[in-house]
Amino acid sequence: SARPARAFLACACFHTDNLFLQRYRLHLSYREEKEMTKESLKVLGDHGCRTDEDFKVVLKEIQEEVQRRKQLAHQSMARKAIISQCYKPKHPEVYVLQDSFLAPEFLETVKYCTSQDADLQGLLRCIDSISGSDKRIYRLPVFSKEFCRLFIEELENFEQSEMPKGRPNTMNNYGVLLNELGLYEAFITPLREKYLQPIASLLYPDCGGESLDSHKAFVVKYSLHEDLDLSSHYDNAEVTLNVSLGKEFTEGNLYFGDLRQAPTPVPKYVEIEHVVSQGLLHRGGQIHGALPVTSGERWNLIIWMRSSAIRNQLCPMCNKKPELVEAEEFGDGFTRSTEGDMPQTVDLCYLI
Ligand SMILES: O=C(O)CCC(=O)C(=O)O
Ligand SMILES: [Fe+2]
Repeated sequence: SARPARAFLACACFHTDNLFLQRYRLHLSYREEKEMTKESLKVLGDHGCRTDEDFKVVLKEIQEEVQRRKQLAHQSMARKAIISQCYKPKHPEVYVLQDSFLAPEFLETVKYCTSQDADLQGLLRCIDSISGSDKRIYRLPVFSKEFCRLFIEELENFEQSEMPKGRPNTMNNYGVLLNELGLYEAFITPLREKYLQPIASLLYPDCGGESLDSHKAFVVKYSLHEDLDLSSHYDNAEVTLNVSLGKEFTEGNLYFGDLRQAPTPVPKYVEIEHVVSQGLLHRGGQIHGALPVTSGERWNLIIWMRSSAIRNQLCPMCNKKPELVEAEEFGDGFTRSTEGDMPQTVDLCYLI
């Protein structure tokens, strides 16, 4: 079966924290048994939510989002089952990762990273450090242009089909959940294990790069009549890969600010352009967002990579010791630590 060998879990905060409110484009916490916190009320007020009527609408939206999240895992598994039985892929070959999909430079970089005396300095000669060294954001060729074209065609074929579709995440309304399409087993998992992990090990050893053991992967899509942009956020990931797949579009640049654990009063953002077929690697905790596209369609593959060794100690979403709850498949990448599993202490990157 496709079940991971190890049981992955989620943190209970998924039902209470980081609830994204589309209307005001901000994240709130909400615990049913309690009133909204003073802090939430203030933030809402600052965003123009003031009257009783405004608050009623917010409360309703939040309660709906909590309900959606409670049913999410179950509904996602139901969609996946239907899709695997009924969906007819246009390009079945893109479901099984092959070296020919990957850019030759990417294969070279991975080869270097898996060689005996690979080190960070050597790797930095292969990839672009695009933001100055402090942000640790890197650009590298990932796929061939031809693969990007076929992959988007496949996703469009799915989009135009009658199949049930989920939303990529809380903040993106358009795109495809790659798990539901059956793309984890023979594509995303080997891509993470064989290719991305060796690179991340050298770039982010202090942030779980050496122990990435699960992921959540999806494609986001922006266009003038769908989502235009993406609000500032951090990912539920230790390390993220974001690959531009196409098609033709203008603007829609990404911007990156501080680490979530170390916000400065006036964050300095760096803006980064997309280059089709190339990817960006960044730490999930680095606050970022996307500017509006002004024409065309932008499709990006996002792989949120997770390290159970890191997140078992501190959930990146609620910033507390995770309250572990059962989950489907990779869940949110937590595990019940067993003794002798990992060293007792693992450096967390915000401590450094
Ligand atoms: O729009 C993008 O390319 C970035 C998406 C993103 O940051 C995310 O889904 O976490
Ligand atoms: Fe993100």
